[in-house]
Amino acid sequence: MAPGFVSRRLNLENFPSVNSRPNVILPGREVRRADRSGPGRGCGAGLGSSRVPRGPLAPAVCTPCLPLHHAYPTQGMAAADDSLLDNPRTFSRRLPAQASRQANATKRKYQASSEAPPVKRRNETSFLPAKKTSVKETQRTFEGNTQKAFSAKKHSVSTSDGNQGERPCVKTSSLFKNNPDIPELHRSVVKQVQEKVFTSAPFHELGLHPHLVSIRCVLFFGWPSVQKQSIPVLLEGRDALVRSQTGSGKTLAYCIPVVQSLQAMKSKIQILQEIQRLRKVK
Ligand SMILES: Nc1ncnc2c1ncn2[C@@H]1O[C@H](COP(=O)(O)OP(=O)(O)OP(=O)(O)O)[C@@H](O)[C@H]1O
Repeated sequence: MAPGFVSRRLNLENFPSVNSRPNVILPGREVRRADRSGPGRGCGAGLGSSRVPRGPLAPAVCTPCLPLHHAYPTQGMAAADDSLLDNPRTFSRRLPAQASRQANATKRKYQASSEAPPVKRRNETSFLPAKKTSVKETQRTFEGNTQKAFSAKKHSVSTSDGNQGERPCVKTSSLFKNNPDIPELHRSVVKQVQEKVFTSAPFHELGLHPHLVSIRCVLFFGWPSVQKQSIPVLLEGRDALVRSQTGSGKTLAYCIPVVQSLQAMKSKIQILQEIQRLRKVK
């Protein structure tokens, strides 16, 4: 730390509130000499070795150089803090408004009772992980409010013959974890449909355009049965609702009829050219 900075921060000659006190003797050079003893020795140590008396007046000397204490905390500074508490009036003159209010509160507390301040009570549950705490609190609150013995994992249900039995609770969302009235849904058993995906029927039977046939829309292991059933219907211009398992070829089942109908269309330009050709022939 630069010596110039220290002398600038510790020169208290411009502080009339300090220098007006007759028993506070702190020339700037005294503090500068103390600071030369080492960077780890703050004003507290310097004050102890100088002719400035220690005790209640020491904080008045130390307060303008608080940044130094924060940078180099020493034992002398701890002693100064104790004396600050002993003499909050002196402390309040040199610290900002917030520290002043704190010192006044400490003073009032000590004046009210000569005992030491009570030790801050620690809430042990606050040190637990948040999840554990919330589960404990939830269970305790639930038991206290409803007077019901409820377990999140098991609850009793009445069966059809009237017996009360316990069964493990179905895993549900955490939103409904503590809801004992989860309704039982009776779902019908879904039968798996076994369908033949490919057929061995020839592709050219459909009467498709030669371009489409040349694409050879037939897999080496057969032609998709969904296409065999749906393409003829769609080529007739009828509607079809197709349901088949994924990857069975539904896309081409509607695309092939679309392309087939597009290729069967003749453009208007071609029609006009045909008409002109016929007129010339006549
Ligand atoms: N006639 C065919 N000839 C050759 N390959 C085909 C034929 N039909 C379908 N495929 C191929 O089979 C694969 C699956 O077809 P597609 O994706 O059309 O099935 P999908 O039933 O529409 O699937 P999804 O249900 O996921 O939509 C594709 O790679 C497609 O190219």
